Amino acid sequence: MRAHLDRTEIMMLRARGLTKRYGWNDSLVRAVDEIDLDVPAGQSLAIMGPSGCGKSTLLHLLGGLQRPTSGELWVAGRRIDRLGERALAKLRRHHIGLVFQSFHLMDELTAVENVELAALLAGTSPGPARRRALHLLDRVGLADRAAHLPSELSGGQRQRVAIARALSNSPQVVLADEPTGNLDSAATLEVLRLFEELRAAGQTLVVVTHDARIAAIADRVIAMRDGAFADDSMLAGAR
Ligand SMILES: Nc1ncnc2c1ncn2[C@@H]1O[C@H](COP(=O)(O)OP(=O)(O)OP(=O)(O)O)[C@@H](O)[C@H]1O
Repeated sequence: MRAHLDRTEIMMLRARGLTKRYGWNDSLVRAVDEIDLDVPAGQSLAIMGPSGCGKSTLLHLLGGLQRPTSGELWVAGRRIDRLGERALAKLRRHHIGLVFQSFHLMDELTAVENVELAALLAGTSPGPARRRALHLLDRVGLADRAAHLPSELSGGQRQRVAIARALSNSPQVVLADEPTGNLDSAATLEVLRLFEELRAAGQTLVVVTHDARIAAIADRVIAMRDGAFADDSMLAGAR
């Protein structure tokens, strides 16, 4: 038996026939329609496509935020498509880092408190949680903003806090839904640089984006249309 597995042999995400439908009869929407997907450990994947094609729904399924109507889904080798709410919450808390377009920070908590909260909820004790949060804020270039409230930070800084929070439990996969959708050009570049660093560090990453600059740093780009994959190209090509 081989002592080491090549990291690309481990499928961090695997979906078969993954489907999410809303409504029924005339109002039936096939938001995600029989998708097959394999994301190896360490791969960064960008998902692009027109508004309403199902990108966010797919990301929510991959992150255990929504349950599929049918199909099979594995995260890090564990089947999750039939898990109950509690098990899904646990999976999200320990194994998945989520980044949203509108940051989803707690307004009344400082930057460091926002970041450490994720670790505290996952059972880390306060001292180590605080140290890890400060380390992550440093990593995203915000060591000097730890005591600031979200309202005292720029959009780009808020998103960097949200990325630090997403990393706080060393997730197996980071899922980001339009992470630069609310940011101006300079802030987009800050976030872009961070994703580039995460990619280089071997973090498995799935980003839903309309921004070609984000897609350009991904290992792989998938175009979605009407709930299905329209095209799966190695756009970033040379990687
Ligand atoms: N809760 C819901 N109930 C009914 N239909 C829904 C619901 N959520 C999403 N949809 C529909 O599912 C389809 C996919 O939506 P989704 O938000 O995944 O698209 P998207 O590609 O992320 O769009 P955008 O780029 O505008 O965010 C759309 O037609 C949408 O109207």
